[in-house]
Amino acid sequence: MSELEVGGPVALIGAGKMGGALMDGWLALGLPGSQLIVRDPAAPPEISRLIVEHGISLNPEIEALAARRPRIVLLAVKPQMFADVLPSLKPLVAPGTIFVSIAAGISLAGLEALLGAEAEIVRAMPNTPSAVGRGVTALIANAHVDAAAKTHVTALMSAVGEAHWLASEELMDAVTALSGSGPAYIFHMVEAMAEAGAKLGLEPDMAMALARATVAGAGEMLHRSQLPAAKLRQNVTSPGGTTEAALKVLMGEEGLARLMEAAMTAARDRSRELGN
Ligand SMILES: NC(=O)C1=CN([C@@H]2O[C@H](COP(=O)(O)OP(=O)(O)OC[C@H]3O[C@@H](n4cnc5c(N)ncnc54)[C@H](O)[C@@H]3O)[C@@H](O)[C@H]2O)C=CC1
Ligand SMILES: O=C(O)[C@@H]1CCC=N1
Repeated sequence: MSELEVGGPVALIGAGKMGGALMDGWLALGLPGSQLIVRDPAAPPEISRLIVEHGISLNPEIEALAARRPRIVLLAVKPQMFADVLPSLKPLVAPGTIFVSIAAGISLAGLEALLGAEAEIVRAMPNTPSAVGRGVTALIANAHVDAAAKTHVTALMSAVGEAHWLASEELMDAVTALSGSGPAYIFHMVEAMAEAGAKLGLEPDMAMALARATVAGAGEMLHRSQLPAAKLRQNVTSPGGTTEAALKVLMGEEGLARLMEAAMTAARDRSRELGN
């Protein structure tokens, strides 16, 4: 990825778990450290190491940052901090600077209220697999974001995975519940499978190794194959065999689909609350 494709420097405000995952992904894909500027008073150690390694400008004064004319300012602090942090970033508001917020819940109108109605703003919902170039991000823009700006934001986010523009902002809460939080559901499934394996008599370390490799392998098949998930599932399920016995439990009335709907509804509702 070169400066040209993104249109100018990228400023990252908050380099924690998600901001750091994005930064990691961009650097791995060739964004030069000279094109990144980070503001974070307490970045985690592994991110601080990357900042030093790549000679990334850290915590410049706001005036110095404004003078660099960042093309994209990516807002990656906790949603609860937006009201404190965003007003201090107002000096960065300028034609041609796009603010990209990845905060769960905070609406375009809420962001405009904090940055000014003239600000060019995109709401994005990425996920942490962006760190390994396998993220997925949903996007929605306010009225000031033109086609060239959308192209640059798409380039930045699709550098670390897939990027999809949404038809309506309302969908962002559902996206947050599905793909934003989703990696955690899968990691928890690994924990649950390993725990169950240990209860069935496997050494805990062996159970975890098998669970991790199984989920990673299944994920890779989903990535590489054009087949629907249902077909991949059917290919494992021998009639009258072991998988069928397990799926009778998982796909029963009180099974995973119902549990997932309840879990994702809770995430969707929390996303709505965070915006209030
Ligand atoms: N963790 C995830 O999987 C995802 C998180 N998000 C969103 O990303 C945002 C950040 O979440 P996480 O990375 O999980 O949180 P985090 O707590 O890991 O990162 C937040 C970072 O902001 C920094 N920070 C605090 N005050 C600051 C300030 N005044 N200026 C600049 N930086 C400051 C903190 O030091 C920390 O490194 C949230 O808005 C969340 O909704 C979105 C998608 C996925
Ligand atoms: O848990 C959260 O609120 C953030 C948003 C999506 C994933 N992590």
